[in-house]
Formats: sequence, C-alpha cells, structure tokens
Amino acid sequence: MVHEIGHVRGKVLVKPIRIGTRGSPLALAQAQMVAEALAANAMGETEIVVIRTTGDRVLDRPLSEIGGKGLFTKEIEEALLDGRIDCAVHSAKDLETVLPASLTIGAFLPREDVRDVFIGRDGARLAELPEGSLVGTASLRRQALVRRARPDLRVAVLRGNVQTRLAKLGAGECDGTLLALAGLKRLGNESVASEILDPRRFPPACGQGAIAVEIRRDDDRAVDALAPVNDLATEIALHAERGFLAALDGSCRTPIAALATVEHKSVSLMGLVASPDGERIEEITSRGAATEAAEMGYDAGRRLRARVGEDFFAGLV
Ligand SMILES: NCc1[nH]cc(CCC(=O)O)c1CC(=O)O
Repeated sequence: MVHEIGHVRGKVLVKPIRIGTRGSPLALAQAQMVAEALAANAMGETEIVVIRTTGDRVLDRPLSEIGGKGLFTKEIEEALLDGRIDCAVHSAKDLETVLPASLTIGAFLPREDVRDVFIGRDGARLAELPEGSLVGTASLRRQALVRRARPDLRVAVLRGNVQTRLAKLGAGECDGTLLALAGLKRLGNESVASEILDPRRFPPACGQGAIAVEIRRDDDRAVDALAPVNDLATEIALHAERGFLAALDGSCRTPIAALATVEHKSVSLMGLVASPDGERIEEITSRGAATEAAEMGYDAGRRLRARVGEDFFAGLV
C-alpha cells in the first residue's frame, strides 16, 4: 500500500517509515535490522529517529529503584502516540507486559541466542573468580542466579549500556559481569565473553534475544509493512514468556526468568522466581498448544505464585 504525500513534477513522494529507537549502539544496531527487514520486503524508504529515554539518562541507580523498565520505553511510546514516529524498536526484554491500549506489536524479528554470558576480568570464568570477588550487574535476576552459583562472591549494581559496562569492568570497578549474548553478537563483540552460561542454571529474562517492533493499532500502513517481517515462533514464545511475567509481577522488583521454546504446534516454558539473595529459587515447567501460549504462560505464573505464596513477593522491596 502506497501513501502519497504529494507530487513534484509528476514524481510521487512516499513518506518514509520513521523508526524510533534509543540511541545506544545496541539500540541503533537493532533499529538498523528492522530497517533492513522492511527494505527486504520492498516497503520503501525508512528513516531512523533517535529518542532519549529516562533510562538512558539515569545511570547511577538500578532500574527497580527509578521505576522499572518502562523508563526505556516511555518516551519512545509517547513519540509513537504523537505520530512523530511510525514504529518503535525495543528489546522485547525491556517492554512492559501491558502496552498502552492504542499500541501493539507489529512484528518480532527472529530471536537471537537467548543465553547470558559471563565476562570475567582477564578471561576468568565464573567458577574461577577468587572468593570475595565483585560481580557487577543491575539485573536482579542475574544477581540472584550468581548468588546461587557462587554464594561466596559479592554483587553490586553495574549499569549503563553494553559498552559502558565493559569499560567499567576494564577499569577495575568489578571483577566480572553478565550480559546477553544477543546484544554482544549484534554489536560484533561476542569474543569478550569468558563463557556462555548454561540456560538451565542461568535462564534468561523474559523476551531476551528478541526484538519487538511496536506500532499504532490503527496505522494500516505500519500493520501491512510489518506483518511479513514477523517471526511466528518468536511471537509464540514471547506470548508464553510475557504471560508468565504478567502473572508474577512485571515491575522489575522480583528476580524472574523464563524461557519458552516452540516445537511444531506446542510451546514449552521453564520459568523461575528467586529471592534477591538467591537462597530461595522456585522453578516451574509447563507445556501447551502454541495457539494458547499466553494463557499457558499466565497459568504457569499463577501456579508458581500460589506455590511460593504472597509473602514471598511482599518481602521484596
Ligand atoms: N536491559 C538491557 C538490555 N536489553 C536487551 C539487551 C540485550 C539484547 C537482547 O536481550 O535482545 C540488554 C543488554 C544485556 O542485558 O546484556
């Protein structure tokens, strides 16, 4: 579908699809992937529009303290609602479980590797760090999982984009950190990883490795442009993981992990909640029809919530 905005000497001018994104190198790489996917489907011109978010500005406190992951998406969603951009590219991991009513996900790109990596100073693996070493990560999930694996280590908040965190590690602010392999791959620097962590011991965050493209529900041009770009298996897995997250919390204050995989017409989920000290970790596995992925995930989250009890969540601040 072509939306004309005018004619100049007989030539049709077509408005480019404006792709909104954060300005970090990873965000820009992801926006570029969306632009390329749209170009491959001959959807005409695209334009990348960089938007600064609160999450990019406030770097000295954990997300859970400054208001959760919505801080990476709020300003971008406002630009989308105002019509300053036509679609917004997000790491699915950073997206709230409930979107503003007039927005929807137009496409998920095919998912990258979902695993976390450990990056130790001088190439040390997690098991090799000397007792008392400092692991820096802002993720409550990673903090809890590191504490379970190595109760003798110290953990501290380490924030910033991927490059900033690697620079802080290089400068000796900590002895090791964890990052998503997906992000490193997209930046072309996965070689910094000391080891890829086993997802059974270090399950990823909901949505890790997936890129979501958000659009206005009523924007037919964006709906049509993004539909052919969508990866169905990724969408189904994300419905299961986001359903699980929605039942449990979604506020960023509880360490939560979930990983769904799709085979044929069914979807399997493994999910986990942890106490921040990593001392109590409860896991659940579930399976259901791909067509009911969100319900299956939500139900697994509810059952896990009932098992750990409301006190488990009340105790977390
Ligand atoms: N919260 C930051 C964030 N959001 C998405 C990714 C990685 C890319 C992805 O998961 O798709 C990262 C960095 C990291 O956790 O290492």
